[in-house]
Amino acid sequence: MDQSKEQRILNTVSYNAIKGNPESVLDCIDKYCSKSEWAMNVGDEKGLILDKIVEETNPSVVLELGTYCGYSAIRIARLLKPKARLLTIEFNPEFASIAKEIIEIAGVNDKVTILEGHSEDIIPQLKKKYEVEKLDFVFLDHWKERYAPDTILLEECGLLRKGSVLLADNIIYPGAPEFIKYIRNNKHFECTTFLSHLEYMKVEDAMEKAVYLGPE
Ligand SMILES: CCCNc1ncnc2c1ncn2[C@@H]1O[C@H](/C=C/CNC(=O)c2cc(-c3ccc(F)cc3)cc(O)c2O)[C@@H](O)[C@H]1O
Ligand SMILES: [Mg+2]
Repeated sequence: MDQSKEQRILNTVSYNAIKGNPESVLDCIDKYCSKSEWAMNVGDEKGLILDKIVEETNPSVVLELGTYCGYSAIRIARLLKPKARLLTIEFNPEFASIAKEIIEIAGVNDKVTILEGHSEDIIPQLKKKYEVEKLDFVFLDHWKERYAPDTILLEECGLLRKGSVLLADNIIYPGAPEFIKYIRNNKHFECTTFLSHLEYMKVEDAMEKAVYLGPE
């Protein structure tokens, strides 16, 4: 059976990237996905916005929803301080195993834990099973219609604190209208929109940053 696109991305990283060098892995994926096969990584343009917000936040505990091939997990993990950690949730077993290998090649596996399963099942386990107290930073890049329900679930599970930062990809294309409606009219969040472009394309896209202001 011929290989999947994600397997081909792993092949090109394994063959061309410098082991232990996260920038080299990111460049390798960006080159492949802009020249050979488009894939839904956050990419190098929106990636720079992600970098800036991660650096400003300087988080100790990060949650990512939707690992895919691990591109944004590597992007985030490479900026984390020594004891900081990233938990990333992925329910497709093939993507989870490919992401694990790519994250290992990048050399950031000591900071990253891939939690295999559905976000709505794993989020309620984060406190007890994964010893999370509060999340400092959450990157939403999974199914767009799940952004809003999973944000509500994070609040309900007491995982957000005053100043917790949510960053959501694709709020223009493919779009996350329910999430935008929920978050922008919500007095518990302070929102900012970062205009950019869809990864590897000239199409407009944006990311939404939402800072949690606390339960009161
Ligand atoms: C019950 C489902 C919700 N819970 C979930 N729990 C855990 N993992 C989940 C997940 N949903 C989805 N995932 C995983 O996240 C990833 C899904 C991401 C969805 N992303 C997109 O659809 C997307 C799509 C585009 C896109 C843009 C233009 C276009 F023409 C076609 C696609 C661009 C992007 O940047 C995107 O992020 C996969 O790895 C999937 O297995
Ligand atoms: Mg995306």
